[in-house]
Amino acid sequence: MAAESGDKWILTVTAQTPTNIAVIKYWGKRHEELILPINDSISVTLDPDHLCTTTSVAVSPAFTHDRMWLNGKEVSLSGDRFQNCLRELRSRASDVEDEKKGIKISKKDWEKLRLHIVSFNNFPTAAGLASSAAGLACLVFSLANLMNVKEDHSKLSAIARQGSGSACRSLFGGFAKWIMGKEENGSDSIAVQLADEKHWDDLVIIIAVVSSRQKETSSTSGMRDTVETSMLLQHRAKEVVPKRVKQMEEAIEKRDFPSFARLACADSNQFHAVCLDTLPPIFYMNDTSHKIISCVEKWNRHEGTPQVLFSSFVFATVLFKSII
Ligand SMILES: Nc1ncnc2c1ncn2[C@@H]1O[C@H](COP(=O)(O)OP(=O)(O)OP(=O)(O)O)[C@@H](O)[C@H]1O
Ligand SMILES: C[C@@](O)(CCOP(=O)(O)OP(=O)(O)O)CC(=O)O
Repeated sequence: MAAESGDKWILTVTAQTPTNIAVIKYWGKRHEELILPINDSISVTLDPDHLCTTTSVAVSPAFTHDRMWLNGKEVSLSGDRFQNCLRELRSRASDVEDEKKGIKISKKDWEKLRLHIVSFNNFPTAAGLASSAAGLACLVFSLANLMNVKEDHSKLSAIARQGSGSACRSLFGGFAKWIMGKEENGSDSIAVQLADEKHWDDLVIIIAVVSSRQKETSSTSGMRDTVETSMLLQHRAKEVVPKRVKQMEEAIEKRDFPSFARLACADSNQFHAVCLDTLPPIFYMNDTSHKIISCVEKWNRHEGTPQVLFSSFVFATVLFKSII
């Protein structure tokens, strides 16, 4: 068997991963199972003490099945998304040796050894606050550490992407870009870091949760409907986003808040416009979201230049302000 120290040993790794807020949004896939997007996207990763996931993963010869507990309740790991991530990680696992505990696991043992996963989100799950982004990034990161997967963060991002698209960006702190890629197998659809967390550390982020209701349309099914029915989406993906991504990269590099704000607000509005252009239309904003957006617009008009920006997604509107 795997270890040389009998059947009693257990090896664990714990990791923490924050969620990320897209300022150029991912909406629409060109491949459902591999989770390949129709446009590049850019996000800001929150500090770990904000919305984050903590995941502990364990391996032991005593385990008979792969099992997972999410927020204290056992959940099924049988879904394609979890299975794809586990398969990708197992195929890249390496030898692991813990001399103190007398544990030795060889590369080929990982196919047979079963895993236990315990994960907690410190914010509502499946409520439109991107729990899948933090959750799947943390799952892939902690398992990659446990299994001694010798890949850089971008390669790991291609695995996290297969768990949930937006998760690939959460493997990086600061600002991250998910490059849509061109390859059919998705090998070049990866996230890269644009700037680290210190680059723009006077950026303040406020998350206004405008509803605690479970959302009616999941991002996965919502974007599928948009791809099938919206004509505006093609215009967005082909004509609008490529230019906007370049401008956003420049704004981030120069810490140019007015440009950053104009681009993020315009992109948030266009995301909601394609949702409305979907059949049946998807409504992710409510009256409170609309009021927050009007306040931000009035404030910025009064100041003459953008002081605050909003980026609205599902049931939350995120405000950014530069404090210099
Ligand atoms: N900590 C976690 N570990 C592993 N998987 C998780 C974790 N948290 C959430 N998930 C997975 O993500 C699913 C929720 O994703 P979903 O896209 O529906 O909601 P969301 O990410 O909170 O919202 P949105 O994507 O609309 O912002 C959960 O049902 C679960 O499968
Ligand atoms: C509006 C978004 O937050 C949508 C996120 O969608 P998901 O990444 O949750 O969708 P799947 O890939 O189907 O899991 C925009 C974004 O984060 O870029």
